[in-house]
Amino acid sequence: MASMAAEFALLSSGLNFKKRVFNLPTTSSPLKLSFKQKFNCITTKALLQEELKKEEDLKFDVVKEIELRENGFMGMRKTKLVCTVGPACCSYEELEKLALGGMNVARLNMCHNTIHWHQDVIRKIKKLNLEKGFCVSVMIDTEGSQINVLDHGSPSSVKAEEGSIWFFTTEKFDGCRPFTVQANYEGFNEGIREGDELVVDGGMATFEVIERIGNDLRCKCTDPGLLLPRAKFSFWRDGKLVEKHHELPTFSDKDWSDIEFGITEGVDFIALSFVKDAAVVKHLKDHLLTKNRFVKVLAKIESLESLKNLEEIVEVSDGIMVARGDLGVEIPLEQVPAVQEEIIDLCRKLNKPVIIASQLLESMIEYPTPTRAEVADVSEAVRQRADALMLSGESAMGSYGQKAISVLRMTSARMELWGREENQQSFLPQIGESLPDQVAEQICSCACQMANKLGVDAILVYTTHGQMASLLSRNRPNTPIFAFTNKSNTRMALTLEWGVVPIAFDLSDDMDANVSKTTRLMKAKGMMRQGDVILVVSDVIPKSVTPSLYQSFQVVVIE
Ligand SMILES: Nc1ncnc2c1ncn2[C@@H]1O[C@H](COP(=O)(O)OP(=O)(O)O)[C@@H](O)[C@H]1O
Ligand SMILES: C=C(OP(=O)(O)O)C(=O)O
Ligand SMILES: [K+]
Ligand SMILES: [Mg+2]
Repeated sequence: MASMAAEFALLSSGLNFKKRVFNLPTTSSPLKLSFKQKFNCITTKALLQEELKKEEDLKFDVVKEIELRENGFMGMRKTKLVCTVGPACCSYEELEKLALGGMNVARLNMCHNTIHWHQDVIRKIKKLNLEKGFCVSVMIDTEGSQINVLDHGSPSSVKAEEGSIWFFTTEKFDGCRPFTVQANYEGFNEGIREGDELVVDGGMATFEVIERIGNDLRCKCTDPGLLLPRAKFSFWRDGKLVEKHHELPTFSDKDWSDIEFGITEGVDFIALSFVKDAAVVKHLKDHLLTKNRFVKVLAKIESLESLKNLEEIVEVSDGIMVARGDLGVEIPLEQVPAVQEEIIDLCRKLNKPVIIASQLLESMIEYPTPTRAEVADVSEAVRQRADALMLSGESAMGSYGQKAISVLRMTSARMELWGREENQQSFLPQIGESLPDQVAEQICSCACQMANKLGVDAILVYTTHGQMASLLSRNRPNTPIFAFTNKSNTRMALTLEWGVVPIAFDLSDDMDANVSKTTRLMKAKGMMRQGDVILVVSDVIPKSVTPSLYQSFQVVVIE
């Protein structure tokens, strides 16, 4: 972990361009002396020996603990990292390296490999959490249905030359038929006319439909390129997508059996591929409810239809993935960056975590350094304040997975540093008032504003279901948000939320006791020092008060 400290040293001492230099509030700020007079503060008592013995009461993420000890509160990364697990990183040792590198969520793409392979990975991650003190949550990503190549006569890629004539068919055949591509969906050519364009993988190659014959299409290659295994098709007419996704089911039989598997294995998130509308998300959430399972449902935005129903989908989902791979097949590529920003802003407004996925560091599947353009893309996602960044093939099958995660870590840390300057100058896009629980919403935005203005060291939130932690995160404050919760599903769900450090803690009804105990334990572990100023928020309901009375915040100086 020495490399993390080195990274931060580089970051804070490094090439700060004049316009971008931001003076971080230091712990010796004169403001802090006046806190006690200005606010009704609670001061913590001396450390009690018997509480030191109960250190295990406070289940901290080992990576965050090291990061805090080495880099201080301001050096803690806020943007969360999701890694797709594949053959390149599925051993216990490789998974441990990714966890140490900062993986917050492990993603399993159910399109690939066997159920036994997935089960083995999930169990290894749970074992790592238990044995080594990590806090890595598990996401399964459903296969979903889409129109793609089943077979094109080669295990790798096939080149389509300009002017060549190809058959796209659903007929099953053995052996190799030259210039023939087998599609996976019987109705793939329904509604398709002569003159329509068949686009492969969002522009890898393009064909013109010259004839429709039964279940087949005869096409001429107009823009040469590669046909990869499982390449995706889309059809275009007069510059517009011919929508075919509504014909395909969101849940196949395999998806339902994968979902049952995920529930049984105790995964934390289910990412739903090719979501069309709010109803399909609701359907899965109701199913989980009847089973009494607290699994979070993430909707993947990767079709034109999902964009049309974006707001209703975000409203019912527990989080969103901007699945740029397939989205780039369904909308013109140049529109993807603007759509990404729109989705991030909407998610922040409606308080749902959002992941930016696909091709972030694509070249690192093969090479040990990213392209400048890839680093710029990652920086932009961080600047837009996405909750999380995702690696796909870079970690699943590439040779440089650990390097890729360190590029994400370094790039986010740099952009977050500059983001704090923007916060200070109120550049962060305003989110307005949009949530049903206005009291909680107001408390959290005021708390974050105050934390930024006064330069407090950390925000501590005591939360049962994670609501206040999530609302604080929505404001993207300068300081990390330490979220203490007694529910393990809340802790795991918070792994995806920007700036939140989830900590397992046996919450009591007595808020003063919660604050004094957690700060004493953090101090005993060397994670907090005398003179640190923290802002405390809670949504724990003491038995004796009505809900509106418990929601408040206070400022505490550590003694
Ligand atoms: N569980 C797995 N087993 C084998 N290969 C995998 C697995 N997960 C991912 N991969 C490989 O990593 C690539 C990138 O992953 P991802 O983007 O999730 O899938 P896809 O390319 O199918 O959209 C896949 O194309 C596949 O080659
Ligand atoms: C993340 C995506 O989904 P998948 O990898 O399952 O195609 C995507 O399309 O960007
Ligand atoms: K998938
Ligand atoms: Mg996809």
